[in-house]
Amino acid sequence: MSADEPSIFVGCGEKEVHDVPMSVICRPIPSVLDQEKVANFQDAIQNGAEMTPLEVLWVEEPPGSNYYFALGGCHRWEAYTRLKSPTVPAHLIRVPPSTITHFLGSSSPFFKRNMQQ
Ligand SMILES: Nc1ncnc2c1ncn2[C@@H]1O[C@H](COP(=O)(O)OP(=O)(O)OP(=O)(O)O)[C@@H](O)[C@H]1O
Repeated sequence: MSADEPSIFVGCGEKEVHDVPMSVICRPIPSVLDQEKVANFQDAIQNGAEMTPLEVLWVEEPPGSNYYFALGGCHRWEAYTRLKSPTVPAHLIRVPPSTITHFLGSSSPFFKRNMQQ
């Protein structure tokens, strides 16, 4: 996604930035990386830049069980990973399980449930 391209989640109402533990975020789509871009992001983060928050999709299903997915932001993710950051700044966007299934198809952990509905 380029900076000029608005996210499909723009307008979902999430304004707050959370420091989300990287260990709880699932990244189901393999990253294709431009190494120079990752290095530039690492430099920016180390120099204190306020990076654009990642968009993290948050599914609470069944109630009390929380799942967090990051589908994009692979360069920022890799930069924070290489810097061994325990957390990443993110907007949490609450979505139903069917949104994850929409993106991941049969790889979605909610696929079977969504197919039964
Ligand atoms: N030095 C910086 N300081 C703050 N924000 C930055 C800086 N450089 C880039 N950004 C922002 O970080 C985001 C990077 O998005 P970009 O699409 O380029 O990479 P990504 O989302 O991490 O990876 P990808 O889109 O490939 O999955 C953009 O919103 C951009 O405006």
